[in-house]
Amino acid sequence: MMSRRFPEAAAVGVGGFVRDDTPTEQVDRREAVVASLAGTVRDLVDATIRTTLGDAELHRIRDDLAAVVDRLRAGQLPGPAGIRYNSERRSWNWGNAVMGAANALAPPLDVVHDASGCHADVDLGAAYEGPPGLVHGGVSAMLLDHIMGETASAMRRTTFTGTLTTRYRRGTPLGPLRLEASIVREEGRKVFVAGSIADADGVTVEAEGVFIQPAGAPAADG
Ligand SMILES: CCCCCCCCCCCCCC(=O)SCCNC(=O)CCNC(=O)[C@H](O)C(C)(C)COP(=O)(O)OP(=O)(O)OC[C@H]1O[C@@H](n2cnc3c(N)ncnc32)[C@H](O)[C@@H]1OP(=O)(O)O
Repeated sequence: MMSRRFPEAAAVGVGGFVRDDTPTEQVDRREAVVASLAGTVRDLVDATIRTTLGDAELHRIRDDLAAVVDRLRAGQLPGPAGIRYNSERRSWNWGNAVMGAANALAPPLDVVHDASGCHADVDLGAAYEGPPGLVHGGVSAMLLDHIMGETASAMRRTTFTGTLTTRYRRGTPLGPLRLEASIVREEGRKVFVAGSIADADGVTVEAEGVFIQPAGAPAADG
């Protein structure tokens, strides 16, 4: 997971950010550990979907895994992970559905911010299937929502998805994909964003969205 600094994190109260004074070095170290654990759980999900082992062996594996869950339950947060930040404005959201370092359900997505917006390369496996061999339409919308939201936020302001419209031009094959998003225009608190998913043969899904800075959020600092 890339290290993230999010200036508006200082505006606690907006978007539910939680101040957490864990030193950055410790956050980085812990993030590597939870990301490694989540990677193995992600492998487990894929292996579970694709297993051809017999029923008795699967029952034994289920019991082994239940014991592992019990070990993890020995120390737990009281609720979801939220978004935390420290005094150095290092922020971390390890539970995020799309790019949370500790979340094995996240593909995960490493979003790159560039001059024109954001892009990300992702490789979707069996866990993201909808139609046979193709990405689930809701997963496509989720990934687009995230990368378009990051584009609207531009690492300097909080925005929420107001409206997201997706056009599925053809099936999106599981495997390597490219996500892209860019800001089309801004009107007051509204940021209009365009996004797409493409495979090696071109765009499979395109989207447009309106992302809104909540009333009361600090103005963008440029
Ligand atoms: C490490 C961490 C880093 C952080 C990561 C950052 C990136 C994270 C990326 C995450 C990505 C994932 C992102 C997620 O998953 S965000 C989660 C999904 N989205 C939500 O839950 C949003 C829920 N809705 C709301 O909170 C409010 O309704 C919002 C904030 C959207 C507007 O409530 P507010 O009270 O502020 O609105 P207003 O009435 O004053 O209207 C203001 C203007 O907006 C126009 N309008 C209003 N509603 C809509 C609408 N639905 N579509 C289009 N336009 C709309 C309205 O006409 C008006 O325009 P105008 O008349 O002025 O022209």
